[in-house]
Amino acid sequence: MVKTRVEKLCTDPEIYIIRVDDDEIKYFEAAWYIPEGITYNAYLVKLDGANVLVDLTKADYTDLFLEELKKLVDPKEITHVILNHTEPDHSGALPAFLEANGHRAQLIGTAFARNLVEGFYGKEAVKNFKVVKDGEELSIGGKTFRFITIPWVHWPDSMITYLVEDKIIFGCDAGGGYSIPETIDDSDEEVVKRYLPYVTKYIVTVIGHYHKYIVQSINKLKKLGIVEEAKMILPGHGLAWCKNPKRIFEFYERVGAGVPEKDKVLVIYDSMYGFVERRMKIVIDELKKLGKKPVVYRFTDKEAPAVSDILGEVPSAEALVIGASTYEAEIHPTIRYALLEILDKANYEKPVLIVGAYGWGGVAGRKIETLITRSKFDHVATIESKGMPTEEDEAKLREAVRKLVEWSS
Ligand SMILES: Cc1cc2nc3c(=O)[nH]c(=O)nc-3n(C[C@H](O)[C@H](O)[C@H](O)COP(=O)(O)O)c2cc1C
Repeated sequence: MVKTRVEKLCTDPEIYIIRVDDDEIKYFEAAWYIPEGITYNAYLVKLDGANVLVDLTKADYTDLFLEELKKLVDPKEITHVILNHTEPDHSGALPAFLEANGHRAQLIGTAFARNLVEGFYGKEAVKNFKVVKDGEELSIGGKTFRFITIPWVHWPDSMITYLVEDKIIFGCDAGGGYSIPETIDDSDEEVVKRYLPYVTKYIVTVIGHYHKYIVQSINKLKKLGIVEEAKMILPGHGLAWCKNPKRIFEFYERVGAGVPEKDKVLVIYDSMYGFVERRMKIVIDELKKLGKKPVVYRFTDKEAPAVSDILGEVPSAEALVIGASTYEAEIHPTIRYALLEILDKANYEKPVLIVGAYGWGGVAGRKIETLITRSKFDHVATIESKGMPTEEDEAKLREAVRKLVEWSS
């Protein structure tokens, strides 16, 4: 059941988180399988003579959200709504909020955000919209709010809001992650450890297509000095970072850059009747002999891993092995889909070994090779052969694994 959690994060200034814990969602953006769920975080900043709402929630949970908001403040007394990013998981409740607010509040966002809000919710919604430029500051309720654009993290409208005097960053998608953490903030290390893999999965599936902009944007924020001095980083999903705020942006930077974990090799394959699998067992055996730690995802007649989980493994892999059978003169459909998503969302400079099996005329290996050579990945070798692997095939596979390992070290 979807629930809300509200907590006061600090008293001076008075900041509340209104977190909607969505455990009913199955596919984020109708694409990414997230049985772990997600939270939508909005923040209320109560100041002298002003009440500022930072982002909202998804349309489905408008009533839950307004109910909690009303316990903190009369919605009519909200003077400003900051829209760091207008994707409807953060802005869906806007029309109902504006009704409850009597259209009194000024909306604040980038020019892109204004355009998107008008497109989603009509002209009425942007009647009182203040467009802010990169670096612009507004004085609200005795505090300075600075707006810094971070285009493509995750949409062209994206910005962060920096509460200057208190050194607090409201990041919206920047700094977010999947799952419904047990705690509101990062004070429990066990919770953080369990949460971080969901951050990687979120980054790759949601912002992965633009991952170079993650690195660029965090560099921009670092140069402004605000990552180093931040006392809190409050994102639109997942944990609020109050204990060690810069940790989350450093983590984002590493995922954006694809920094590998030592010895991790991601192995992905399909196997209908076990012929590709026989080859992959040889590959995995050789990887282990060479001290590598293979992380294996396989599509068989008994299991089908979520592509969203596979995507989450790519940034921290040193190297990849992709195994596929030829299926109707194509790459097997499961690997074809997984591979296309990897190339779109997790396109990193990492070495790849391709392994193929076929019945009468193999094309899967060659087709994967064409896709890999056109991407940022480095093609190490393609070992493709017919039916049951022979001793000669085994020798070639072991040799190719050695080449892959050398490449990545
Ligand atoms: C539905 C289906 C379509 C196939 N299409 C082709 C094909 O177009 N060309 C080919 O050489 N082999 C084809 N094969 C044979 C497989 O590629 C071959 O048996 C391979 O060894 C399968 O490995 P696996 O059992 O690990 O999936 C097809 C097999 C199936 C079941």
